[in-house]
Amino acid sequence: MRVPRIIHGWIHRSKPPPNDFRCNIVRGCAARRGQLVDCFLLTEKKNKNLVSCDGINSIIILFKYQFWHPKALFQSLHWFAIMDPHQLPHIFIIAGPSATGKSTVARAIAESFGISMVEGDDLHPQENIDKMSEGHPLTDEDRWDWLKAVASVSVERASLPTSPPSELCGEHPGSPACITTCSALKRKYRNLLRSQLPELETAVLRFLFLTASEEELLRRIEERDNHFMKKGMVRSQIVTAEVPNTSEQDENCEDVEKDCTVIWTDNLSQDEVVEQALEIVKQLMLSSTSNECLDGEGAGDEAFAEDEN
Ligand SMILES: Nc1ncnc2c1ncn2[C@@H]1O[C@H](COP(=O)(O)OP(=O)(O)OP(=O)(O)O)[C@@H](O)[C@H]1O
Ligand SMILES: O=C(O)[C@H](O)[C@@H](O)[C@H](O)[C@H](O)CO
Repeated sequence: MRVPRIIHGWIHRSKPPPNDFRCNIVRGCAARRGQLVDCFLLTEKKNKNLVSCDGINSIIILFKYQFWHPKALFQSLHWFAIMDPHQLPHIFIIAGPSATGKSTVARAIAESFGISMVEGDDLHPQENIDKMSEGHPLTDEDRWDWLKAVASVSVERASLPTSPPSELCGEHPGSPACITTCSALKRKYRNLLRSQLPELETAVLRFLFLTASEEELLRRIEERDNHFMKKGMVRSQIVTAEVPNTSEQDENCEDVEKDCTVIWTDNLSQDEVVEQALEIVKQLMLSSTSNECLDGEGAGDEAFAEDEN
């Protein structure tokens, strides 16, 4: 399934609508910048399906078109085709420094949930692999095109149908999804991935960032055979890594990355990490709409008022 992009008239409102606000809306859910959000199709006020907005914490108005406008109708039909949260594509990026267990975890998730896996290392150009094999850390410049390739292949794979077990999707057919390994060490790399996924307006993106101490990574790399990444690279991986800030206390700080979950793997066995990761992915795939409203460009309250009239 290729997901249609939603386009017209995004208006964003970060505060709850007034309690007495009533309009003609159809409630659904969608993804906006990789996060699942409640959304509403605003239609003409005259229509009989008036719904109260009481209790709604956030609102995204999809269209300023009147509902009968053929273009709007056509688009809204598309839109409703993907409104079911179980149908939104999910992209899970397993991130973190070398030897934190990304491939191990991703393989287990892909297998358990019947979703496709993208091995980020396979997308490095040969020069990057050669460079790392010779013990030289990559630079930002070396990573840029690789990150773009990771994004584009992930989107493509996330469009493929999946056959997850019924516990994951109940009677629903299950979201198309993809699990990708990609170090995404720095915040700006994660931002690049976020921004490189235009389809994320209609997909859910999550990072699962694995990390461990330098000693533990050295130990794992020493035990691992046949890998281009050798011990000498661990230091630079640790120094480069910017572990995402996911603290709830810092919720309103600019640097918080709400779409990330961090797992410190030092004191966890491989199986325990896999178990935690499976649970996180399962919860995300099962979660329905979140009432979180994202900051965005949008006209805000005034535009809302304009629609109200
Ligand atoms: N939690 C863990 N405890 C102990 N060993 C682990 C753990 N997770 C993974 N390993 C082992 O560490 C090694 C590295 O794991 P893996 O290849 O999955 O990491 P990676 O992050 O994908 O590495 P790279 O990015 O370098 O390809 C493997 O030998 C794996 O069996
Ligand atoms: O950004 C990077 O420095 C690289 O992606 C590395 O992290 C390796 O590709 C990976 O970890 C394999 O060992």
